[in-house]
Amino acid sequence: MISVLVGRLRRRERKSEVKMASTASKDAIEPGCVADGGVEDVYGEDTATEDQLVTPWTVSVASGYSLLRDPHFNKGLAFTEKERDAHYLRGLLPPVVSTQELQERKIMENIRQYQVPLQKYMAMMDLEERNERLFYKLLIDNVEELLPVVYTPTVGEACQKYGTIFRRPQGLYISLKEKGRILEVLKNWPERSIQVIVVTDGERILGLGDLGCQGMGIPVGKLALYTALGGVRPSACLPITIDVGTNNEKLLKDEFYIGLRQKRATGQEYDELLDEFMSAVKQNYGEKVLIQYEDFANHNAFKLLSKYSKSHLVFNDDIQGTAVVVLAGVVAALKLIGGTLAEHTFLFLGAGEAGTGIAELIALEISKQTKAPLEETRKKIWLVDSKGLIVRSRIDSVQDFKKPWAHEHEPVKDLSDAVKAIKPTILIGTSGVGRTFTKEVIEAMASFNEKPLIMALSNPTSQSECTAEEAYTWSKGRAIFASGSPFDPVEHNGKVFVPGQANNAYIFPGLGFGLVISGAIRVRNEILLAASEALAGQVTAEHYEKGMIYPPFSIIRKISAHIAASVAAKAYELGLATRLPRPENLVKYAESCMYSPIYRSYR
Ligand SMILES: NC(=O)C1=CN([C@@H]2O[C@H](COP(=O)(O)OP(=O)(O)OC[C@H]3O[C@@H](n4cnc5c(N)ncnc54)[C@H](OP(=O)(O)O)[C@@H]3O)[C@@H](O)[C@H]2O)C=CC1
Ligand SMILES: CC(=O)C(=O)O
Ligand SMILES: [Mg+2]
Repeated sequence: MISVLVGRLRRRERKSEVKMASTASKDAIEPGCVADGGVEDVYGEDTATEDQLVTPWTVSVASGYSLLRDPHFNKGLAFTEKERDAHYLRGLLPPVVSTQELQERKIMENIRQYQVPLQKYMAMMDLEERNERLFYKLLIDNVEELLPVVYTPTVGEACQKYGTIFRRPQGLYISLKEKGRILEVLKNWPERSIQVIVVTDGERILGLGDLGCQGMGIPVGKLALYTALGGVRPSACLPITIDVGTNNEKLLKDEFYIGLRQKRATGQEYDELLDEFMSAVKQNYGEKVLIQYEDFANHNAFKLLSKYSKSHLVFNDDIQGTAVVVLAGVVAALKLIGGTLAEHTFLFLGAGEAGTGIAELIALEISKQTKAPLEETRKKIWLVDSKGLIVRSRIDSVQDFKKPWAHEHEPVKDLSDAVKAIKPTILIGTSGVGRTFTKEVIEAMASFNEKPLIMALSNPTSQSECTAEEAYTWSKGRAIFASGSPFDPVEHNGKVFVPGQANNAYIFPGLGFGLVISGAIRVRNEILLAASEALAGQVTAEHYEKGMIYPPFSIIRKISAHIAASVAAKAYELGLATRLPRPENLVKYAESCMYSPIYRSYR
C-alpha cells in the first residue's frame, strides 16, 4: 500500500516536471492558453504540436508489458520501431507497425459487424479501457454513427444490464458506507486536476426510472461526450455515482446487482451525504470544478440546484441543458413555422425537470425580447402532468416547481383534450412515457397549424412520445419534428424528412467547456441564454432547406467551440470568469484548447 502511495506521489511530481517543460510551447499558441481541454497539461503529453516527444509516465516510466496495458498511453500496433526499442516492447507485439487511421478502420469494421447495439456498446467500452486515444478518435470521426452506441438509446440498456455486463469499474462510487470519509474516497481517484464532474444518484435514469448504482453508465457516457464533442481532456473528467440504495425491487432481487441492497435513503440522511460530497469536492478540487447533476429524480434535482448554485459551480443538465437545446431548436424553427417566440402557444406533456426547465427558459427569453414581465410571458405556456392540465384550481396540491404554470382554466384530464382546448402551435413531450403523442393528438395539432412543431424529447427511443414516422405520417408531412433519441430520415409521399435530435448533448459539452476555459465560478441564466443563441446561430440556410432545426452532429466540435466562446464571453461580461486576461478571439481560443486524440510520440 505504502509503495503504491509513494508511486502515485512520484507520478504527480514527475507529471509537474513535464508540465513545466511543455508550457513554453503552448505560450507560442496564445498567451495563457492551455492546450487540450483548457486545463493544466498534467501529463505533458498534450502539447499543441504532435512532433514533440513526451514521456509516458505511470508509476514510473511505463514500458513493456505495462505500457501496452495502460489505456492512457497504449497505442497497440501503432508503436513505431523506435518506440518498440526504447520501451521494451520487442516481442510483445507482432512485427507489423500500423497507423492510427488503419486501426480506426479496423475497429469500425468490427463494430459494424455486431448486430446487437449492446455488443457495440461493450466493444466501445473495451476500447476505452484498452486505448483511450483510439476510442476518442473513433468517436470524434464517426460521431453520428457512434453517438447512439455510447449514448442514448444504447446507454439506457447498458444501465439496465450494468451488473451483468460489468467487467472493470469505471468512475467513482460513493455510497452510504463512505459517509464521513468522502474526501478520502475522492483522493483515491488517480487524477488531481479534475475540471468536470458528472454525478448521478441513479433515481431517474433517462425515462427508465430508478436504476440505482447502475446509473453509472450515464456519467461515464456524458463525460465521454465532454471529451469527444466538447474537447475537455479525459483525465480532467470524473464520473461519480452516489449510491443511497434503490427502490427498484427487480434490482434489489437481482443477484448481479452492483449497488447497495437497500431502499433509498431520504431526508436528513440523504441531505447530509450530499452536503458532505459537495464540500469534499470543493475542498479537493477547488472553486472552479464544474459539477453537472444528471438524472436525479425531480424531488431532489430542483432542491440541489437551488441550494448549491449559490456556493458551487453547478449545472443541472436535465433542467438547464435541455432547456437551452430546446429553446435553440424553437428559435431556429421560427424560420420554418413563422412568427416570433411571443406569438406561439406551448403545450408540454410532462411537468418535471425537463418540462418546467424548458418552459422557464422560453418564458425568460420572451420576457427579454418583449420586455413583458415573466409572470405574463409564462401565460403562453401550458403543462400537462400525470393528473392532467396544470390549472389554478390544482395549485395547492402541486409541487413548488409547477406552481408558476397553474394558469386559469377549467380542469382538463388528458393530453388530447388539452390540445383541443389550448390549441398550441408547439407541442413538447417530456413525460418519459412512450407513444403518448397518439394519432388523435398529432392530427389535432395538424388541424389548426399549417406547420406544427412537435418535439418528442423522452429517452431512450422506447420512451419517445412518438416516432418520426408517426409525426410525419399523421401530420401528412407538415410537422417539423425533433426527438431526444435519434430517428432515421423518413420518406413520406416521395419526400425525405430529416428529424432533428433535440438532445442536451448539443449543449453541455460546449457549455461546460466554455465555463472551464474562462475559469467561471457560477452558472447564470444569462449564460444559458447565450449558449442557446450560439446553438441556434449554427443552423444555416442549407439546414433549413432540409427541414432541420439543429445542425448535424458531424460538425459538433465547431458548434461546441462557438457555444464555449459565447458562454465564456458572457461569463467575462458578468464578472464570473477568473482566467485573466480574457483572450481576444474566444472561438479561436476555444478551438486551440480542445483535446486532440492523435497519438503522441514517445521519447
Ligand atoms: N432530450 C433531452 O435532451 C432530454 C430528455 N429528457 C427526457 O425527458 C423525460 C422526463 O425527464 P424529467 O423531466 O427529468 O422527468 P420528471 O420525472 O422530472 O418528469 C416527468 C413528468 O412527466 C409526467 N408524466 C409521467 N407520466 C405521465 C403520463 N402518463 N401523462 C402525462 N404526464 C406524465 C410526470 O407527472 P407527475 O409530475 O404528475 O408525476 C412529470 O411531470 C425522460 O424520458 C428523459 O429521458 C430529459 C432531459 C433531457
Ligand atoms: C438526455 C438526458 O439527459 C436524459 O434523457 O436524461
Ligand atoms: Mg439526463
